[in-house]
Amino acid sequence: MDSGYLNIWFNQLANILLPHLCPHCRTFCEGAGLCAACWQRLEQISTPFCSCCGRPLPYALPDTRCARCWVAPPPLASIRAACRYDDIASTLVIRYKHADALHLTPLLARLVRRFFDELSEPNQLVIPIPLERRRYFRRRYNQSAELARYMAPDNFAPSLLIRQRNTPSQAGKNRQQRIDNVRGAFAVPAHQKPALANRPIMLIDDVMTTGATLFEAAKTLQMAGAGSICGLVIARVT
Ligand SMILES: O=P(O)(O)OC[C@H]1O[C@H](OP(=O)(O)OP(=O)(O)O)[C@H](O)[C@@H]1O
Ligand SMILES: NC(=O)CC[C@H](N)C(=O)O
Repeated sequence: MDSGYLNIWFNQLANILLPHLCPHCRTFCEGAGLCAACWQRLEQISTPFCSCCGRPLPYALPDTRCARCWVAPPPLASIRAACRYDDIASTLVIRYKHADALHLTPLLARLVRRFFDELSEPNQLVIPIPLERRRYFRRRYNQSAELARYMAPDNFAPSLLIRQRNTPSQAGKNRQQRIDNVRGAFAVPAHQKPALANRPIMLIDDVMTTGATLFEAAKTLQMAGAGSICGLVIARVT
């Protein structure tokens, strides 16, 4: 029998024996993504949003930057988030990050794809926000790196930025505490500096809340001689 037919039979059998569950509400559903009801409820970000930080705006502005970016422009040329960090996005991110749910990579890639394409440019390096060594050892993977590798297998450059000290979780901290928490957390190894000289960079992280993590990483890359820097996250707190 043709191996194509065998594959189809095998997949149909697998679907009967191990039906797919929606990663958010855990009901049975078709395909590998969210169920139709959760897709509909997921708050994907679309225009109008700040052209600088990607924050959704209640209405389109003549200057497309939000007030915060206008007053204090971030060190990244543009940041985009696929969704608001609502209950569905947070379930996806938390499972992806803390429950070994790497099978969600194609679904999350599908969510960020439109903004990934918008931010992509020639010669660009795609760098995930690094995970501290001991956390990496415990978790065994960096979810931001898994997404970045999937999106850009040819430009994926995870070793250009390292986390040189462990930082307590950002959770439960206010804006200033988050900025202080990540100050000096990142570094570009000296032998990697030539590799990023003047190269455009896309930083990838799972979530943006205040932007402290992305901003600190971007400043570190800038100091090391990188070209323009943009950021892409799955979800942002709005
Ligand atoms: O935009 P910010 O205000 O900087 O917050 C976003 C950051 O916070 C989280 O990491 P955190 O260091 O808290 O790791 P954890 O969730 O694993 O503890 C998240 O993965 C982002 O990197
Ligand atoms: N301190 C850290 O290494 C945290 C990094 C990252 N935000 C995470 O996935 O947990």
